[in-house]
Amino acid sequence: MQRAAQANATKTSDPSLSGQQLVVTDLGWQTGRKVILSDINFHLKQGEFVGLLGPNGAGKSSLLRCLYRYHSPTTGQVYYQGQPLDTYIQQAYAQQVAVVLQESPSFFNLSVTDVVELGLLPRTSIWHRTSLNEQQQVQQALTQVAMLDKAKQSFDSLSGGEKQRVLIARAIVQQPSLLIMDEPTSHLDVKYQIQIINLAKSLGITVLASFHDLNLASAMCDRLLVLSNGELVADGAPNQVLTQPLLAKVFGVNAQLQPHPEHGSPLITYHYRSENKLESSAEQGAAHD
Ligand SMILES: Nc1ncnc2c1ncn2[C@@H]1O[C@H](COP(=O)(O)OP(=O)(O)OP(=O)(O)O)[C@@H](O)[C@H]1O
Repeated sequence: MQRAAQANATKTSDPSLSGQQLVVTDLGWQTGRKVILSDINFHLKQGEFVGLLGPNGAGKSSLLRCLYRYHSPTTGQVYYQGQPLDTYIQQAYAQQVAVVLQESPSFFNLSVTDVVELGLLPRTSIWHRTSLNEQQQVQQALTQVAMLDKAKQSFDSLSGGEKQRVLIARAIVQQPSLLIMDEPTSHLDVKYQIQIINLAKSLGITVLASFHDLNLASAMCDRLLVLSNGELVADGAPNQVLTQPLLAKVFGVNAQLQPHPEHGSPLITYHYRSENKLESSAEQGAAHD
């Protein structure tokens, strides 16, 4: 990995890390005295599409922030392409990793095109004049997210879902090898939820995305990670992870699961009037463990 070499740091020699794009070992993060994440261990292989699940406050955004270097882990280490994250030069890491966040920043009247062009920055500089080829890349990305017709509109005037799609176009233009998305579908209607996730999958790069919609994650992800109270409690294929006991214990819901008729991963049907059955369902699950 040439750009990583530019970071002027020694790669780890641990053989268990070789071949993994991202490796997280014993990661913990705390703010003040409050421990938010502890003992997190997992890895991402090249090209995997991995969903990060967990109830509100479980620590999903905090973990993603550690991975895109907004937070420094308090304990443990993150390796990207075998090299500790904290040894990367910021720009070298930005060339590799694109981030799409749940809350859209204000771009102070920049047009949609201007915002997508910001995706070129990690590979160029602010003084750089956009070439014809780059303009075509921007147009292509806007076409992929069905936003070309709003290319000249001010970004701040877009709807929440439109903004999200433009930010994904910016990430496409960045040409990352890892895409981190924090609730990328939270503002999207159901058609665009499916389209945007399919689009992210079609890029062929590694994606780690947090979700609240468990059925969407089940349908679209190769692997799921589940956080609960800042700890990783499950890591595996959707049909290994999404079980009645886990849904009861981690998410506090009573649900039935069956293979989805189209893709075969679990289809979850929630029980809306059965809070009183929750405990017995969790107990049942424990009995099956
Ligand atoms: N900078 C901070 N200072 C204090 N507490 C924080 C900070 N950042 C996160 N937390 C706390 O850490 C916990 C996890 O927050 P985080 O946003 O990571 O959860 P989440 O799983 O992404 O939640 P949600 O699904 O609601 O977005 C929460 O209790 C939150 O209040």
